[in-house]
Amino acid sequence: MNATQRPPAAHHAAHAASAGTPLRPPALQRLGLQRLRALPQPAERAMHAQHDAELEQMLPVLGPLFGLGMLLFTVWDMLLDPHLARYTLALRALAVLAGSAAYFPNALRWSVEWRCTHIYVTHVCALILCAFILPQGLVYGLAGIAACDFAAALCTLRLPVFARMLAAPTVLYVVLSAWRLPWLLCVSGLMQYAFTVALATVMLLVMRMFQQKSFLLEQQLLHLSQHDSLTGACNRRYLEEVAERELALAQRHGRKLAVAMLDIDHFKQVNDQYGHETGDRVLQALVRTCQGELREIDHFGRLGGEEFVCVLPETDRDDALRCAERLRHSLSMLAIATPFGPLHFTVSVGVAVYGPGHANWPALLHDADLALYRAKHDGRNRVVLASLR
Ligand SMILES: Nc1nc2c(ncn2[C@@H]2O[C@H](COP(=O)(O)OP(=O)(O)OP(=O)(O)O)[C@@H](O)[C@H]2O)c(=O)[nH]1
Repeated sequence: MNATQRPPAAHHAAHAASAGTPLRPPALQRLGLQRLRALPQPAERAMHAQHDAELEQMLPVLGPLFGLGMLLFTVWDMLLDPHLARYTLALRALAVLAGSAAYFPNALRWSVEWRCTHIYVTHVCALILCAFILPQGLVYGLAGIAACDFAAALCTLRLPVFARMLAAPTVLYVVLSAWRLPWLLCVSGLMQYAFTVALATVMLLVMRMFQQKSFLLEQQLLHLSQHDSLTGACNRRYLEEVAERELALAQRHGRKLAVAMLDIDHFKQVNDQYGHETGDRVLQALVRTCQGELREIDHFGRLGGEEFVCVLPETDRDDALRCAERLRHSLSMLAIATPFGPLHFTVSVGVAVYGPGHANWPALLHDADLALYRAKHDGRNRVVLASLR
């Protein structure tokens, strides 16, 4: 199966959902929360990559803001104990200094999730230590400490990463509370803390559900905008986009590139004799067959009507001719079932190989088109190579 034939991640997910795979727990289904389960692996990876890229962009702003908020807490420290406030300010400044390396991507070569973890752990641990230093700080500061859980939930869609971020601050808070507070205050503080963690976890799961929904929708829209609705092949606009990319690679790195342009012979007669619906099925069968014959790295698209194009990267003249001949032969062997018996059809193919004379994609396509015209002119059902530029 090649790249164009493979359904997009969204389709995998939609298929898995419609097939009622065992991935969907009935309890979640009853609650309407079936999207809490993971998407298929490739879609899940792509969704997290998208989330990480957005976070990467926001971190240089959100990181320093978090640090600034940390320092501003000193005002509260001064209200509690002006004498101790100078020590807590020093501690907060130290934490901001230690965490600030992770605010910006170039300073550390860590992934964005590890940078978030680093910022969160340094800052929140300092917050807890300050609360411990101040009289009754662990009681008065509980709301601020617990609210940080929500900041952690905003940083990731992955539960293990969320747990990793919270682990060290939670252990520190539990140990210091047990040490400093009377047992009743300690237990009530821990219960409030646990409640906030639970709320932040629910928030993360709900955000993840929305993210999955919008990601799947985005993938479906992308697929619709790039593919022909009748045959599923790449549409003209998307094909031009990938062809320009392949041509740029060929020009820059001296790679080989070939193009094969296919046109069904006497397709008008097929429509006239068998009807448009059969004509459509011929087009669909052609696309299925070509996609099955081509490699993963090839691109196959519909230019319009009954005209198709294969973009063949890393392919020289001989390989391109062999590939075009194989397609022509496979298509001529197809039999489309109709009420009047099996329908056979043939194609003519024009092949052009990239050379220094091809300044852009239209120039290369134009040569393939000329070769196709010669194939038609010479009697159809054949492959013709364009003269080299
Ligand atoms: N069924 C169907 N027919 C289409 C579609 N798009 C274009 N066509 C038909 O394709 C036919 C193209 O006919 P022509 O351009 O005359 O070419 P041809 O009959 O294949 O003749 P040669 O290319 O010279 O061999 C027309 O009858 C169009 O109506 C489509 O999406 N579905």
